[in-house]
Amino acid sequence: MTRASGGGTIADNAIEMVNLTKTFAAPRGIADLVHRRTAAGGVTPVDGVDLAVEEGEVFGLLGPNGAGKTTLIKILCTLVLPTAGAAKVNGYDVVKESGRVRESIGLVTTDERSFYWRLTGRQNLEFFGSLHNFSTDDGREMVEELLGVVDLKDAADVRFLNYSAGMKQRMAIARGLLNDPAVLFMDEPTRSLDPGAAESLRDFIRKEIVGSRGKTIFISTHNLAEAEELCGRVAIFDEGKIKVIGSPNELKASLGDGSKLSDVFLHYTGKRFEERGRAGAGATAPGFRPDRRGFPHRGGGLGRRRGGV
Ligand SMILES: Nc1ncnc2c1ncn2[C@@H]1O[C@H](COP(=O)(O)OP(=O)(O)OP(=O)(O)O)[C@@H](O)[C@H]1O
Repeated sequence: MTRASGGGTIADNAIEMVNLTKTFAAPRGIADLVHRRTAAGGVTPVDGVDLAVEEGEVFGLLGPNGAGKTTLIKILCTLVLPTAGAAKVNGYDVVKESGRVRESIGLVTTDERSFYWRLTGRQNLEFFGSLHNFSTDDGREMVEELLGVVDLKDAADVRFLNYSAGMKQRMAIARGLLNDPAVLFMDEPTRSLDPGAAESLRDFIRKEIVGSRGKTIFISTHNLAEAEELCGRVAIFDEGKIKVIGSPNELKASLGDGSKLSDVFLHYTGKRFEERGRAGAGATAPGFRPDRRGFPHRGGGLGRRRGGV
């Protein structure tokens, strides 16, 4: 277990950050515009973060709402520029070599609106595959493989709009794996799932993505069970800062027998950890029912749904 500390140099790890900082300026009001001055206030959701993640690790960033988890992941995925400090992913600088970084990573978010709802699962993956400049044959081959990996072969020709929350999330994982990335970033991958579907997805990530594929995974989560079940090491992250890093067992043991990860959070942040409210988005969309493992599968009635939206 290591306390977060300042300083250090960037070496060759899967992910490295030194003094990484992002400040969003406060929006300027009329008076600020007239007087040509910056507005008072602003937020710093990433505040001097030093961290190294080794190849093959499943690393978790555990923090509450607004801790800055998404902003940190966006910087590492080159979607947001840092204000200060430096970060490398797969040895590439996120600012100076952003193209190389993007080629070598995958990003899984819960933003299902980024898919095309009228297209089928297969068509969606073929479209996103084409953005990676695959040849048509290579792209199709990769899509078929990934449909198998995420267990959506049976539903590949069903429109995305008819997928359950769990199926949509597995599509997001398939999309994140299209370029066979060395590092997969996952921003709260079970955020919109009910507890059963979230457990199934964690099981799937553990067996298929970590176990079989051996990817380095950087996962942000607001869920204690997720951090415990999936992550080799966890950083407790609050108000833009890493408070402590260690394996879930090390962190709990450091507070004595019977301690839980929520106790660790309280100890290092002075705050009670509030689990995110269950969205209850429904593991199962109309026309689908969960199978033995909790994965939704098509039942009767889908054919009677109106297709167009
Ligand atoms: N583009 C932006 N402009 C201004 N402020 C922003 C921007 N993006 C994020 N923030 C602010 O940064 C803070 C951290 O947000 P962020 O989304 O990174 O946190 P988070 O830990 O992912 O939280 P959540 O779990 O609620 O998504 C919040 O106060 C948010 O309002």
